[in-house]
Amino acid sequence: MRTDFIKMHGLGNDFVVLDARETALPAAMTPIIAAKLADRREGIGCDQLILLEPSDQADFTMRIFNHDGGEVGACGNAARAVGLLAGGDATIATAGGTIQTRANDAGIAVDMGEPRFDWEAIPLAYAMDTLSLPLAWHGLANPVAVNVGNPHVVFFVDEKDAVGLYSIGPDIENDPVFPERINVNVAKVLDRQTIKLQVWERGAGLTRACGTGACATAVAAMRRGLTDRDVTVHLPGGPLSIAWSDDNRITMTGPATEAFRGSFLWDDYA
Ligand SMILES: N[C@@H](CCC[C@H](N)C(=O)O)C(=O)O
Repeated sequence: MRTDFIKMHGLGNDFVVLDARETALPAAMTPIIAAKLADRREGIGCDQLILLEPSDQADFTMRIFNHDGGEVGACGNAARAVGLLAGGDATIATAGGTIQTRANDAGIAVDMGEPRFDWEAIPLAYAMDTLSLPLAWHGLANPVAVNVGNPHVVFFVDEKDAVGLYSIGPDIENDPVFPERINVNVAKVLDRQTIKLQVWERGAGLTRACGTGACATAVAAMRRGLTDRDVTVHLPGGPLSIAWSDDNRITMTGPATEAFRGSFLWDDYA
């Protein structure tokens, strides 16, 4: 049976979107099928597979599968992409919480909800000060830990280009101190309104951009007193605006792009 897909991206972080809001998939999505579809040589190829399903509480549900097939709670760039697909304004249920999108002149703005800082909420393996974890890997030390629907650590460095995330990222992502693994952000604060960021994503590796990474990094910088509460985060794929309001909500604003549409034979992957 042929199944339609939409290829989208947010700042080069790319997605295969399957829309099962009106017509269910031929069978349940599994991590094995998701990883096969995400494979760039044998499948369609993407950083994350996004599955849209009906919801009782929101306009629809967005399920997120990483490149390795693991299902996760949040994806900021996919939220903008799916918001665009839904016409701009949408309330979307995710495993990490309900988020809202609205279209504006800068693209799509997403209310990403409230960040969490308790060590149990990250989660960490044991109690630690999440504003400065007493840990180090290969010269990267004392990150901030934040959960924005998914778990992140944020390292602030003087020169981000000197950090080889391709080799260090997997060690940090898979350290047992992070029972659900972790997304790894390496940031350089340029001034009180500007941050440069590189992200090693859990289950996907280095990506051109990570929306939740930008949110986590901005909030971490604000908690440390390094920036104002409205910043631009520059990723390899381009910039995102992140604001953290006095009532504790994060808003992320940036572009989203539909690349092309196609279809595949479900039986080739199931
Ligand atoms: N690319 C995403 C994040 C996707 C999920 C992440 N890798 C995780 O495992 O939590 C984004 O734009 O936020």
